[in-house]
Amino acid sequence: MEREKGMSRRDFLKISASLGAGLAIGASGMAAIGKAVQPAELAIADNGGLTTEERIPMYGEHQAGIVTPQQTYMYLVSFRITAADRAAVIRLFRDWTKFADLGTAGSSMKSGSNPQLPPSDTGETLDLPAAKLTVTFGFGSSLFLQDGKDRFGLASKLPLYLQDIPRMPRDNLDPLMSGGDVCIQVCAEDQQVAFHAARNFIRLSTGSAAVNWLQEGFISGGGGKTPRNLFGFKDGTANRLHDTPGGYDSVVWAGDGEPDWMRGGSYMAYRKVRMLLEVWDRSSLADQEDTFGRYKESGAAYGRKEEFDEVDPSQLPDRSHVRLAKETKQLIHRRGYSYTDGVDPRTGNIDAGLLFVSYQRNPEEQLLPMLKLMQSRDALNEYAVHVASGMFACPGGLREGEYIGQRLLES
Ligand SMILES: C=CC1=C(C)c2cc3[nH]c(cc4nc(cc5[nH]c(cc1n2)c(C)c5CCC(=O)O)C(CCC(=O)O)=C4C)c(C)c3C=C
Ligand SMILES: [Fe+2]
Repeated sequence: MEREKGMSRRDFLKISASLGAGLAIGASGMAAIGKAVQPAELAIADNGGLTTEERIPMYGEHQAGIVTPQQTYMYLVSFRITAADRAAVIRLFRDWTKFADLGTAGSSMKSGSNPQLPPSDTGETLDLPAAKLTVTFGFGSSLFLQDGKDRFGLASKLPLYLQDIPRMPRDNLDPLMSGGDVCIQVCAEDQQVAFHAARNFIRLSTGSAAVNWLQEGFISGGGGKTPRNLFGFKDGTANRLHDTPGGYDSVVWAGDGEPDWMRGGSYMAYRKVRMLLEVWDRSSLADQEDTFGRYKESGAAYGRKEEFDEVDPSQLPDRSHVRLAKETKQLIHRRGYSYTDGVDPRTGNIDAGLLFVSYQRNPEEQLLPMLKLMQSRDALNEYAVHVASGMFACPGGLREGEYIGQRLLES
């Protein structure tokens, strides 16, 4: 399939204006996706000061959005596939890929010419840039096997470590907000761009999939600083430990023994962790810092001066979060976002916390022992409750012209 170029959203508006009227978007469904033209000279001549850095390439050895520096906004959307057969799944994945291709390039679907039909694109990003949009697809174990039965003939291609995260001692999970056949992580520097993508993935799934749940996240930071979570602590510091190509190979990218489609992929673990802000806010600074074994302001580990100074676990409280993580001697790549779900009307407490997302090549070895240890001993447990969970296998990166999951569905 040759990649057909869309037009930049700014160009789209410009052309619409020069025609004296907004272009009527009419073709329904995905027939019109990818048929837009790219007026290259316009895209270059008037880019509103944007640079190519605002686009993150969707194609490559790995999917974008995994080791990509974290954008400010994230949506996680989980779907259950309702399509009857593999051909319908393929159509859906093709449509999603085409949409992701256009969105990450800062382009729009071509307008249709039939005003009697719904517009092809919902339109809220027509004058917005790509804003570093990334789209990362992951597959849950239920896409392969449901109630022990092969689904879509994929059972033999189940990746080595794909399973739901086993029940943990302190879990308080909502099954309706957990798991799913497919999870799409959408991230961008502009919330409307991110939401637009999430919304259109839902729209395009009509008839082939249904949404299970959607989560919205945000982080602080920028300027290369580690973002702070809602407890006010720098969160993500230790990612620096594996921030090299070799480090990502040993921590993030799935490899040996995996089915071909998983090569260059990764496992996404998800935990929605409610953080008890009112309890935390009443605790002393000393208790807060003892909880992590790091100083709040600088982010340095106990006994150290700077955020990135090497941690000496023996200087950290026994039950501190970082000390427990170090005990497992494992590394994971964390890409968490804060969330707020308003206020619990029964208690008046703020409903907020962390959408913990981590990527690893082998969750059984790297993540589960850590999670078990933390759930049984972590000082953080006094202030946090795990309320939702998920594990998804994210395929390797796409070549241009390929659709997501093609090597899984067609090999
Ligand atoms: C099982 C995995 C983890 C869960 C779940 C988790 C929840 C969680 N974490 C914080 C805040 C911080 N975590 C920090 C470090 C850290 N956390 C994990 C794993 C889980 N966290 C690891 C592997 C590490 C790195 C440890 C290391 O090697 O140094 C930190 C310290 C700064 C940092 O490195 O990011 C903070 C702060 C919260 C609030 C939370 C759930 C609500
Ligand atoms: Fe943590």
